[in-house]
Amino acid sequence: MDTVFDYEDIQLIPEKCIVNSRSECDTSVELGGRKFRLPVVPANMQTIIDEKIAVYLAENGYFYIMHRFQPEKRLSFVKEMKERGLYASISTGVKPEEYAFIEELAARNLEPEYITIDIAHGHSNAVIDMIHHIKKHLPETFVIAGNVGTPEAVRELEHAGADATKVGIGPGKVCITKIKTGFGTGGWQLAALRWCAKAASKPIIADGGIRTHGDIAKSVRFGATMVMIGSLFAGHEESPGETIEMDGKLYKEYFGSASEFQKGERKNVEGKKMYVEYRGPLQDTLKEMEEDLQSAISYAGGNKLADIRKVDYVVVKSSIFNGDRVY
Ligand SMILES: NC(=O)C1=CN([C@@H]2O[C@H](COP(=O)(O)OP(=O)(O)OC[C@H]3O[C@@H](n4cnc5c(N)ncnc54)[C@H](OP(=O)(O)O)[C@@H]3O)[C@@H](O)[C@H]2O)C=CC1
Ligand SMILES: Nc1nc2c(ncn2[C@@H]2O[C@H](COP(=O)(O)O)[C@@H](O)[C@H]2O)c(=O)[nH]1
Repeated sequence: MDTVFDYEDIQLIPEKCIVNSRSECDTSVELGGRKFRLPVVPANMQTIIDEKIAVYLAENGYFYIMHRFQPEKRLSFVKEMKERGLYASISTGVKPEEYAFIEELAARNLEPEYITIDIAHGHSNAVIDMIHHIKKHLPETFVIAGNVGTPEAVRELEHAGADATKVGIGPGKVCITKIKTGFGTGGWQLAALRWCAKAASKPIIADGGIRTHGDIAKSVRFGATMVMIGSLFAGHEESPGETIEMDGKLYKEYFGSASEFQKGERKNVEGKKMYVEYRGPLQDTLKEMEEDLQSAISYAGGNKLADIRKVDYVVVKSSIFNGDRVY
């Protein structure tokens, strides 16, 4: 294992600018045969995305992954997206009933364009078997498998047929896996991403630990095709989490998918709940992310996302904020 570092330990080094305006920089990315406006996907969590947000994102050229925590709604969700002429992107687990669900989708000729296998410890035969099952019954579906944190896991899931792998065990804002188990990529997610990306032959989605828009550019630099984000998307007007008022300020609820609030019981809890500051409409954040990423591309001396991959970097060991708050 090389030197480890995380997002705040790194600064990317600027190259000579080749554009006259940041608006010339193209932030779009291709995944699974579709082009998306940003290399960013809101986390497939119940306080982050719902059907309405999924429709908004699909209609406006963004990637989305619907969560799997209301399993009874998934079939009609796929049907409705298809009726609207939109792509369908859903999540599944690995329990026996999920096998039947995949077969039902196939029997009804409702093949989602994207399925994400969403479990905590994705380097497992349970995920490999599910990849095989989806590929057998829904051969055209683009399969994202995770989560993992090692090159061995990336290679094994790719070999099993995954079209992309999701990297990140424990870096999430509402994650307590690192504390409760001692395992994961929490605290060195960016280095883990680099380690995994070197082994990957297919796209990688970096998942968890993004705290600033600059972290998106850093993820791209270290090999991510797409970046999954929870906490930065939790505070919007449209976010499904409950809105509360405290001392005259608005906050939105954000809880982990392995928290007792999601599970309804305190068993194998690896997530917590928090409240994030209310931050207005989702579209404003998406616009700001696009502008910030356009700016990042210009600092990379390029005019497209892939140009960020070429820049050099330095390890600054947590000093970039100089004690300042981020926002
Ligand atoms: N990215 C991350 O760092 C993490 C994300 N999560 C999120 O929480 C949600 C719930 O995850 P998860 O508990 O996996 O989903 P499920 O509760 O659906 O569990 C999936 C299956 O995997 C088994 N399982 C879960 N964890 C392990 C493990 N460590 N070793 C062996 N088997 C295991 C479960 O059995 P059993 O429960 O009986 O063990 C179950 O059969 C997901 O959305 C996931 O993304 C959770 C933790 C970490
Ligand atoms: N260990 C846990 N990780 C979780 C849980 N619920 C979600 N997640 C992961 O976090 C990211 C989002 O991270 P953020 O830093 O952007 O907020 C999400 O995509 C999952 O991979 C959980 O209960 N425990």
